[in-house]
Amino acid sequence: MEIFNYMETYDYEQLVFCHDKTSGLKAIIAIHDTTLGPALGGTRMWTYKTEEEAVEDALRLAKGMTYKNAAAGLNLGGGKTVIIGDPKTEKNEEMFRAFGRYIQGLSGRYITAEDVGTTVQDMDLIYQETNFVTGISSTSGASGNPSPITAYGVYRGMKAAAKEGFGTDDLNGRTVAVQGVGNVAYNLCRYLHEEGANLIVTDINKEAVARARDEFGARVVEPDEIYDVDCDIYAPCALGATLNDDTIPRIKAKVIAGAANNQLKDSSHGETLHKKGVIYTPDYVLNAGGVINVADELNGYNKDRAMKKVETIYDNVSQVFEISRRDNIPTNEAADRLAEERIERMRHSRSQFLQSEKHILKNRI
Ligand SMILES: NC(=O)C1=CN([C@@H]2O[C@H](COP(=O)(O)OP(=O)(O)OC[C@H]3O[C@@H](n4cnc5c(N)ncnc54)[C@H](O)[C@@H]3O)[C@@H](O)[C@H]2O)C=CC1
Ligand SMILES: CC(C)CC(=O)C(=O)O
Repeated sequence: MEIFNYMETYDYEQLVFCHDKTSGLKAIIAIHDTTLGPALGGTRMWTYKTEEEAVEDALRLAKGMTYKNAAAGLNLGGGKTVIIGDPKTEKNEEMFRAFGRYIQGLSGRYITAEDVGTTVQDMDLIYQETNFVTGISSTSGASGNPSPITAYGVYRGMKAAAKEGFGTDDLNGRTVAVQGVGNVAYNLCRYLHEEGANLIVTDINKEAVARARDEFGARVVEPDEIYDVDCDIYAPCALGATLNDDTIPRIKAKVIAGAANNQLKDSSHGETLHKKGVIYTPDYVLNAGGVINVADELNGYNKDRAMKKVETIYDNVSQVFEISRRDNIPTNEAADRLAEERIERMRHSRSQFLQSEKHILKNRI
């Protein structure tokens, strides 16, 4: 990968490589755009096959956060970290403390939180070194694990998508196929089960599927089978790029609505789904509940206020469908337009001079 070429094409601001020999930390912080505010996005720990794959993931996820935060109406930019390593066997206290010190070094340009492979305990370790971390548990005004709130937002947005696809947002009796039943999807399945939906689930983790089967009566299928099952709604809740040339022709669902980041392998797959008549719910509009929740921590966490904002996901998703229908464009393009327009409006208004502590005029006073 030609890194600067890639950064120029998609307009990235900064890429930071962090290394700590003692703890084994190898982290990549990607900051995409800070027009709206400091970049907020989680830290993913994963066993990448190559360093290039890790860099690419950090860059793609950071850009997704710019769009997610903008579409959710947050005054935050987009960034993300990946830590290379196995979250089950390679974590240690010093690693997250060392990482916290790197974040502190960015002086607030980047604020982190949980993502796949990291936990509230990891964020608490980071918090020992820096204030620029959210999703912590160790102080009053902390918001803790964002996954259940992400799940609630996905559930609400899925109802808006059902309304678009089936004319009603009632999920009672609908069949939902869920790929990956981890932290977010387990909670999503609970909401769906409570509303009377039938669940088909898969995961590479046998314990995760057993829990969904035992608690929610879910039918369990093998990981590759999930694309072929008969269902009304398909919910990708594992990792990215699972909507691609191989899988889209196999999917029978009328509606796609899931928690995973970067579900489309590339934006052309949004067009493919649009032409196929499938209602694709743009991932970053749907799964913004977690970031909305942790962002509230920056004001001293208030759960009622955070949940009120998470409820807006239903309307945000509906608005995306409205633009898509009105302009006959794929839903992913409609969502991008919504986010980009907000960033551009703010860029314009911020270009006007405002006196502050740091401006040159301060020297004259
Ligand atoms: N945790 C949160 O608050 C948020 C999470 N997301 C995204 O949602 C997705 C899920 O996140 P979490 O639930 O936190 O992660 P998680 O790691 O708890 O769950 C992911 C699950 O997917 C399974 N999985 C991985 N590869 C698979 C495959 N090929 N087939 C079937 N299952 C597979 C894993 O075994 C795991 O159980 C991720 O893409 C994440 O970036 C997005 C916004 C917020
Ligand atoms: C997990 C969230 C708190 C932030 C994030 O990184 C995301 O929404 O993908």
